[in-house]
Amino acid sequence: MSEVLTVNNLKLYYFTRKGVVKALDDVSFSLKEGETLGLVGESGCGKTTLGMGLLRMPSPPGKIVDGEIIIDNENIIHLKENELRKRIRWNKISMIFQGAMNSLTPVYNIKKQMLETLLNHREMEEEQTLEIIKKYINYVGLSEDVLKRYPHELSGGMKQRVVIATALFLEPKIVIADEPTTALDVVVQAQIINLLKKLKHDLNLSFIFITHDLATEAEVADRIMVMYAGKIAEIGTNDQIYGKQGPSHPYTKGLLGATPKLREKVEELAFIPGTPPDLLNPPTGCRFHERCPVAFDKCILNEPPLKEIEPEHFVACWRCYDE
Ligand SMILES: Nc1ncnc2c1ncn2[C@@H]1O[C@H](COP(=O)(O)OP(=O)(O)OP(=O)(O)O)[C@@H](O)[C@H]1O
Repeated sequence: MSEVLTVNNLKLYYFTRKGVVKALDDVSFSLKEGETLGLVGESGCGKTTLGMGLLRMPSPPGKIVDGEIIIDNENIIHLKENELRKRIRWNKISMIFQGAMNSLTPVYNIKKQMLETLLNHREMEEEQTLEIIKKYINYVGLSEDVLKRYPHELSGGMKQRVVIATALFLEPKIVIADEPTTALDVVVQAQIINLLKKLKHDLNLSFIFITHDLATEAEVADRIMVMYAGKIAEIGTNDQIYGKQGPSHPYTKGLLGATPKLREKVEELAFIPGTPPDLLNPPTGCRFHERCPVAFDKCILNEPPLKEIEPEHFVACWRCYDE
């Protein structure tokens, strides 16, 4: 499988009044054509920052300070805003934003909201644009009648389908879905996941699927990328992370241990002691060492590199390789 996206040593910092928040620090990975890469990690580890960074839309006061984002063999890191808007965002890479279904403008009907996004990113006649909108509204399982309605007249699942159609109608090959099912009940969650799977297959999309929910990730992702405090802790195939052998990084093991299982009753759920570090002043060495049950001296002093320990399986942990 060829790579549709390659990220090299990406650094994105928030320059706040309190200091510099190192939200992404030397992040490197790739996304293959037609795969779903699941992105997991505790709140605040940098998942949304990564998604927004890949679109070159860091939320203020964020700035990309270093690295490469290569899409279709083109490094987009220095492209001008105008070019990004006309050629890259929504055209090659788009995002289903976290909570977007609740941010639809209440005073616009669905047709007007969708038209605005489309015309903002591509010069087209309104009639032609409307045809595209109708095609994608049908793709996501809604009837054209929805276009006349206002957001408050739609259910959560319908609004999320509108958001998904909006992310897709300029035919990007890469879609970042940031917690696309979080605010929905379990039945609607399943419908949305099935829809995303179908779209991925029919349109040959590559997804980065961000979620807190490891069970959802196990269901949708081909590979899993685990982030901790602005860095990648582990990347592996679904089987390497969720299979019999289990993950290698102590943080991933902790995350899986802390996930409730539907059919197993336990006295007390395992948990990872402590809280994630403050990214204004991250710990030296491995950023996880203060909470790690197997940390030793080296982890406090030296940062572990992300290394391939078996084909497709990358880990940043001194316990996982000999050095
Ligand atoms: N606009 C901002 N200004 C300053 N700091 C920010 C901003 N946005 C995010 N951060 C900080 O960057 C770090 C990463 O945040 P981010 O929202 O990317 O995490 P996340 O993993 O997506 O969290 P969640 O799962 O809660 O959505 C956190 O320390 C957060 O406080």
